[in-house]
Amino acid sequence: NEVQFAASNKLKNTNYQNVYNDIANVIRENDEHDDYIGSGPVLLRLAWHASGQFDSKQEIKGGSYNGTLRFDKELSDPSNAGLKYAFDLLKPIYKKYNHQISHGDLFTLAGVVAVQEMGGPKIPWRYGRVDGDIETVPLNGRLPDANQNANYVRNFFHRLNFLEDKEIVALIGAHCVGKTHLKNSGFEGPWGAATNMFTNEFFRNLLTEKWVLEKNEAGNQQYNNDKGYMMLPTDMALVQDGSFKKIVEEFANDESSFFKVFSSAFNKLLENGIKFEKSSPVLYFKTLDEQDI
Ligand code: HEM
Ligand SMILES: N=C(N)c1ccncc1
Repeated sequence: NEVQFAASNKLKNTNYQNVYNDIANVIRENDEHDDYIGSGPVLLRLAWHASGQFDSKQEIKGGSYNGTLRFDKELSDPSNAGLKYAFDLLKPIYKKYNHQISHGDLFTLAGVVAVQEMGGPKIPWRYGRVDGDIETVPLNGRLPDANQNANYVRNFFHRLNFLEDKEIVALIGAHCVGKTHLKNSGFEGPWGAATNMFTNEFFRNLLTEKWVLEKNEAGNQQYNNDKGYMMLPTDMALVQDGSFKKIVEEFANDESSFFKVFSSAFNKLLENGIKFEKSSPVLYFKTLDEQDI
């Protein structure tokens, strides 16, 4: 009867634009977060981490369906350091809709809002995820390690059923927004250059900046340049591997190509492992600007 409960309590399609707008307003109201980078990047990371622990080979498969990132058991995974702030931003919205939206739908919708409100591509989205209980929480440690090379990155995303290099490169292009924080991940920077605009700049920087591998205060190796930008080892892997590098060059020269691949890959990430009802509509949302709000 859980499915009936979900079906009977689903918002009508039109109301999801209201939820979108509520999340977008939370981003606008919290623009001072992280030295005025704002809350878009951390909400985007929340949606990615709520979905990226998927592993179809495990008994507890993970993915966004059960909304398990709401449990401390998962939120306390060291990979999720810093995401409690993002979850706390969404709690009042969850309360407002009074169980008419699941945590899985809320977390993934927040990622769609973050990308679109930061000027990124439209992301198609479907509702219908149903909150699972604590037994559905996947084991910690399924999110990727930033200290690794191109083969690691490729194998990691193969686990998430991203078999094309284009999808993998596009998804990591989300590092065009936000920054790393030593206390969260043991990586620091960029300093000052972090953005909240979703563009192909990450790919242009990878190709044009001069990167120097240095040990940071946490003892981790990261790439720094003379403008205070930084790249993770897994970011740099995208120009160390021949096939990845060709795609970085394509996306650096053609932002619309990056946007097209990112849109479908991000949708796939948010829906990994979920069988939506045939009837469940694919929704597209207007930005606040498009609604003159
Ligand atoms: C090889 C795969 C990836 C690795 C190893 C990785 C690693 C990291 C690390 C270490 C941080 C810094 C966290 C902190 O210190 O606060 C970070 C931030 C971020 N990641 Fe990734 N990431 C990966 C893929 C992705 C993907 C697929 C997305 C989204 C589609 C994403 C979105 C973000 C965003 C938006 C931030 C900035 C968060 C903020 O500013 O608070 N990342 N990532
Ligand atoms: N390479 C970066 N500047 C980066 C930005 C955001 N998150 C991770 C890395």
